[in-house]
Amino acid sequence: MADLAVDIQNLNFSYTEDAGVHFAGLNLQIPKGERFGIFGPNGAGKTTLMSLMTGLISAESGSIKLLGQPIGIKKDKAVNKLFGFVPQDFSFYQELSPAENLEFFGAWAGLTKKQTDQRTTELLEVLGLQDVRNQPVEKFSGGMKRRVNLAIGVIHNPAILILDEPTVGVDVQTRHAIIDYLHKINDAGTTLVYTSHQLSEAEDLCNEVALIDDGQIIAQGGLDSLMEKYSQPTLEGLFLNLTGKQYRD
Ligand SMILES: Nc1ncnc2c1ncn2[C@@H]1O[C@H](COP(=O)(O)OP(=O)(O)OP(=O)(O)O)[C@@H](O)[C@H]1O
Repeated sequence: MADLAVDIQNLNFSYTEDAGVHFAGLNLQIPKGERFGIFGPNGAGKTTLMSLMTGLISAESGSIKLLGQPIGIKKDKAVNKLFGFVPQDFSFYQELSPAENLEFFGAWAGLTKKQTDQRTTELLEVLGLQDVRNQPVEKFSGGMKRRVNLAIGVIHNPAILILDEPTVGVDVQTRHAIIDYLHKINDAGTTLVYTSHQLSEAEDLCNEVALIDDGQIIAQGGLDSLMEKYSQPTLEGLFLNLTGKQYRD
């Protein structure tokens, strides 16, 4: 369906037969324009699901489509231009400056030099990195590095942005700036697929959520309607109610 940003049908995946997360016949549909949160305890399979969605790893069977196009591992596939990915681990060259990193990743995403320069100026301005645009990233604070990581994920103005814990380890100012920026690009049409352990932050960002545990979706729906359904005033309460209180690591 053209109105789905993400369409996962009957997905089967496991790392090995007896270790790691198993997805058995997983289905997940995310409509275009959503701010969609994927939540679950440590080891639930959130990062694995994002790696499958972005073609970093391949499913054993089933299908994953982004805006109607099957995801694949080939670098030149048109579907790869439809999404941006902001991974949990920093994905840039530490010894390069933000401008140099964006130049590299802009070219990698297929932008012309002029397009990359324009996007670099816009993004460094909006993410508060203009003053350090030519300094090596390795000297930056954690918050600045997170903002560089985000700028790289959106350099090509993707229709879908997939973010794996984009605010881990940042201060309140950077958290606020990142969430604010994500709202802005969502207002302009970008679908967001996001995961975080910061559930209060997720409440500020997401309008629809899926809770996953042990490779299975155990609840999915609008944030407000799920909280009402399970009589929980917060996402944290909902999370504990559905996944229990025992440690998972
Ligand atoms: N490359 C791998 N090989 C084998 N097992 C793996 C691999 N990567 C992850 N796993 C295992 O698969 C399970 C799911 O991991 P994943 O990182 O997807 O969980 P997560 O929900 O993102 O967890 P967290 O909240 O801790 O980031 C875990 O048990 C993890 O140890």
